[in-house]
Amino acid sequence: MAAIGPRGDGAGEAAPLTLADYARSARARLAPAVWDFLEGGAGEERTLAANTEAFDRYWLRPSVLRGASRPDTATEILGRRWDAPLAVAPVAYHTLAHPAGEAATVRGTAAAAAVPVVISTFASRAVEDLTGRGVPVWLQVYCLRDRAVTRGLVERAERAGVEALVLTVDAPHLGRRLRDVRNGFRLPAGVVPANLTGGDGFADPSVHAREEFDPDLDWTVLAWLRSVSPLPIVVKGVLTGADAVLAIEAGADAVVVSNHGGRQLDGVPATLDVLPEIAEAAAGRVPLLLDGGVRRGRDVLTALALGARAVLVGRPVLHGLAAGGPDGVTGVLRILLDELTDAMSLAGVRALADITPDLLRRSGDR
Ligand SMILES: Cc1cc2nc3c(=O)[nH]c(=O)nc-3n(C[C@H](O)[C@H](O)[C@H](O)COP(=O)(O)O)c2cc1C
Ligand SMILES: CCCCCCC(=O)C(=O)O
Repeated sequence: MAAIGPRGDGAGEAAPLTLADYARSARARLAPAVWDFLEGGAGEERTLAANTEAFDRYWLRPSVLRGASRPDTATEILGRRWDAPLAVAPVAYHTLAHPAGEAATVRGTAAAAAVPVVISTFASRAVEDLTGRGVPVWLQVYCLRDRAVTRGLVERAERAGVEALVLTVDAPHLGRRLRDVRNGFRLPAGVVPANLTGGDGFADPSVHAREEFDPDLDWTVLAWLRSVSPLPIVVKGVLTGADAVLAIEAGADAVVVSNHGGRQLDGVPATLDVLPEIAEAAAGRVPLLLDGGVRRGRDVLTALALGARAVLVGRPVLHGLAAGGPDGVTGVLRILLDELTDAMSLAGVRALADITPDLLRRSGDR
């Protein structure tokens, strides 16, 4: 097994100006096997690469003389005002990146903007220590074979003040992450799911998921979750218009267009590339969120122009956390916000409602 522990202190680095700077800084600090777990995708990582490449196929078509010097990035989703169309995607085990884990992520997010933090079923800090700290906290739900454990987690989260449930539907088991197989990746001692009771054998996430995840879910799981909790249900992991319709018919309050950051089925398309099909099928009935490959403020603008109401950001938040703890998370989110505001202003967009497909030109299109 590869050694896991801090590598270097990153001293002497220039202040990060982009999310890529944060990624470099995080890589210098993390043990290679931890970096690979956080960064890697499934199979040949074609989908992982496609997620970022898809954004580069779009060009922006600015409108001039629009008086857009102070763009308004605020939005409202599921009855809550968000300072910006951004949220922190659920990522397991933030203590891999920083000892304070999700507590640091929540603190760092709150210092940047009032936007939701979605904590994973496999969060490594207690949910009670994460809520009531200036940002909405949502809980990502993996429906386990033992429904009593899932129910206990949801009820605990609700009592703690979690505001929505994000049901992940693309993971009957974990995808084949070859970097982790080659590294013999195991979670370091002490990195455990803080909100799940009982059991051990957490160390190999892939084996653990095979044992614990319910691999035979169907759309009735939404009715079950609804019977357990009154919280809004967001379905995460939809990649076709047909599945978006099924999610809405099954009672989803919102849908996340996601391929799990390229970590599940390698060879599925980039999320940005399937967004128009899903937006057409959903026809405005529920808000659509998107994640996968968002690395610049203008990527947010692109996703919104193709039908998303907001985006979630996964790995970059962990890069910020590894690079600088809560301050690093604040830094990552502020860069994204600053870049978004800058892009809106330069493109002549005063508010998110002004963003339409006309804002974009796809490479190769006339
Ligand atoms: C290290 C890691 C752990 C993740 N853990 C979870 C998880 O516990 N639950 C989940 O639904 N998605 C999980 N995801 C997927 C993210 O929620 C999200 O879909 C993806 O990271 C978005 O892509 P991005 O990293 O390019 O922003 C994880 C992603 C990474 C990189
Ligand atoms: C049984 C632990 C599983 C953690 C899985 C986290 C995840 O979704 C990922 O993509 O990794």
